[in-house]
Formats: sequence, C-alpha cells, structure tokens
Amino acid sequence: MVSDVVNTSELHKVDPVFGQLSFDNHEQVVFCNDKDTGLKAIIGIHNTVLGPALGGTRMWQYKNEWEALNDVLRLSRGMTFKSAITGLNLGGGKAVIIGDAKTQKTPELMRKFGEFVHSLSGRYITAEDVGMETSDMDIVRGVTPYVTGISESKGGAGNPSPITAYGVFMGMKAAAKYKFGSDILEDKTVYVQGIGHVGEALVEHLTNEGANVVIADINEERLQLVSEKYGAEIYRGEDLYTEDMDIYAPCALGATINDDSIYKLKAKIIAGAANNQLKDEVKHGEMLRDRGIAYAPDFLINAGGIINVYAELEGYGKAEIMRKTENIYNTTLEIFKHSETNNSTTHNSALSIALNRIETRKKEANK
Ligand SMILES: NC(=O)c1ccc[n+]([C@@H]2O[C@H](COP(=O)([O-])OP(=O)(O)OC[C@H]3O[C@@H](n4cnc5c(N)ncnc54)[C@H](O)[C@@H]3O)[C@@H](O)[C@H]2O)c1
Repeated sequence: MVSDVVNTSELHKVDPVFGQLSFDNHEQVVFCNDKDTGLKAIIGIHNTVLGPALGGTRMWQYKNEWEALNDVLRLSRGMTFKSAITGLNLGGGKAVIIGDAKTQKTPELMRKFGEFVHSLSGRYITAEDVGMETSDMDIVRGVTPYVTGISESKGGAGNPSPITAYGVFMGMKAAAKYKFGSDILEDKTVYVQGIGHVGEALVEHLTNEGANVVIADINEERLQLVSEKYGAEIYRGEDLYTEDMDIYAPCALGATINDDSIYKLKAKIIAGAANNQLKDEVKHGEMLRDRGIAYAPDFLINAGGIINVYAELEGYGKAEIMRKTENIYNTTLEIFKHSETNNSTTHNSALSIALNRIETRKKEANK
C-alpha cells in the first residue's frame, strides 16, 4: 500500500530499509541517536548463524543517511562471508557513525555508542574500522564487554591493521603464484591506493620483498611520511587506473572497481584491503574474469584483522593468529582453482564456499 503523504517520485523512500538494493535479508538494523553527544549511528546485523555478528565501526562524513545505510548494509553482509570463509564462528555485522572522525569524535560520543552496542546483549560485537583507533575501542570497553580491538595493555590483541596487511600480502602472493607462476613479488610494480593503517603496513611488506611500490593517497602528509620511510614512489598522475602496473592494491574505500575503472586497468592482479571493492559483485566480477585480471576476493584476503580480534574472544595467541592469517595464501589459491574448475568468478567461488558453510551449520542446528 502506498501512503498518500508520499509523492510518486519519492516512492523509493517508502521502503527505506527492507527495500534497499543492498538489503540482503539482514536480521536486524538498529538506528542509534543521542542528542547530547550528537551521535547518529546505524548498526547492521546481517547474519548470526555461525556466531555473534562481529565487525568494526566506521566513522565517516557521509553525504546523506542513504549513503550511510547503504554502507552499513553492504559492509555487514561482507563480514558474514569473511568470517564464514575464514572458518571463524562469527556472524556478520558492522556499524557506521555519521560524522567527521577528526572533528566530531569525542569520548562521550564513543561511550554513548558503546551503550547502544551493549543494549544488543552480544548479538553484535564491535571493533575498529576507518576513522577509529584502538583508544576509541578502549573507551567503548568501559561500558560494554562486546568490543574487540582494544589495546594490548587492556588485554586486547591490539591494532588489527598490521595483521590485515599481512593477510593481504599473503593473498597477493597467492594471486601472483596463480597468475605469474611465482609468488615472489620482487621487481613487480604494485600500486597501493590508500596508505592508512593497512596500506602503510602493506607497503612495508612489499618494499622488504623488493617490489616497485607506487603510493597514492588524498592525504599529502601520509604520502610524504610513507614515501620517506620506505622509499616508495608517490603517484602524482591524474588517473591511476591507466598506469602500467602488475598489481593494483585498493586500500582506501570500496567500489573502485566499476564500469569506468575496469576498462582502463592494466593491472594483471587486483589484491587489496578495501572492503567491497567491486561496485557490482556479479557484473564487475565477470568483467574482470573476461579481461583476464586475477581478482583476489577482498573479504577473503582482508580477513587478518578479524582473525586478530577473534583471538580476543577465543583466547588464542599471536602464533595462532599468524598461522591462521598465513593460511589466507592457501585459501586464495584454492579459490583461483575453484573458479577455474567451475567457470565461476573468484568472488562467486569464495561466496559459494562461505554460503555453504552457513547453510550446513543451519541444517545441523535444525536437526
Ligand atoms: N584496519 C583493518 O584491520 C581492516 C580490516 C579489513 C578491511 N579494512 C579495509 O581496508 C581499508 C583501509 O583501512 P585502514 O584501516 O587502513 O583505513 P585508514 O583510514 O587508516 O586509511 C585509509 C586511507 O585511504 C586514504 N584515502 C581515502 N580516500 C582515498 C582516495 N579516494 N584515494 C586515495 N586514498 C584515499 C585516506 O587518506 C587514508 O590514508 C578500508 O576499506 C577498510 O574497511 C581494514
């Protein structure tokens, strides 16, 4: 039924949540508002079949609420598949806080956010994502136990970004093994787009291996710092996608692989940390396959961070974290082989394996 207070041209807004393209049978979406601290947040719980929904909190200056909702729906769904394919007993969730992390993030706002997380009684467990620091999670820990990624001095596994970067490096090496016949990245030209927490640590692995690393970022200070530290070349061109490169590593925000960029891309491999790199999973996954570009699925190779925070819940140590993260190499190789055998895209191969694990658990639970 269409409410007559809505104009026909505004009809898409009648189904603001369940009718969104990015809505994928999410179990719960929670809107959080607090006038005093200015908190406006959305928590998305996609699926809890394998366990509590764990996923980071992103603080970002979204253009509007639709953009924030779309982001939390897409990101929380991605977390479900990330944990499933990594073999963790976790569901998928994520939170977004609408605002500028540099100017609007306060301890009071973070505490209030923590109270909302607490009100979900552990169905959602948070951690850091873009715009968040370990110290923010320490504040959240003050009001709820349902938080990971807290500092080591407080019993946490610390900043997950270096582990995420290590996993991406492993996934990249596996992609190189598949595409070039060798996983040695020496002399390969790798463009790292976004040299934040994860990007910088990835640059370190790559330069240690002797790769030619080119870095791109919108933050000039970061560019100078990372370039000086690792001797990486700074990209000053207009359109990174048109450059000659062996590997493109998206480590900023999502959807950079789209109708526009795919046709320009000269990279033979895409392997990076950013979530939701494919703007359209099906269409752009197929376009990459048709163009012979080996795509290491984002949710598979950027799982190091979640492996790290899962350790806080399960109580395993650094050695096990590293072993599980290193295993991303083997899983990525398996996915490339699976996609070849099944004539599927790598994204769909990874997705089908993740979905299979969830369905199996569901059946077992219903026995
Ligand atoms: N931190 C983790 O452990 C982790 C885990 C899994 C996935 N990820 C994903 O990896 C990506 C990076 O995470 P992070 O923790 O390093 O974030 P971050 O905020 O520390 O770094 C992001 C960097 O990207 C830059 N950037 C933003 N827009 C850009 C653009 N258009 N072009 C070039 N650079 C741009 C920023 O200036 C910043 O330096 C995100 O998509 C995040 O969701 C992170």
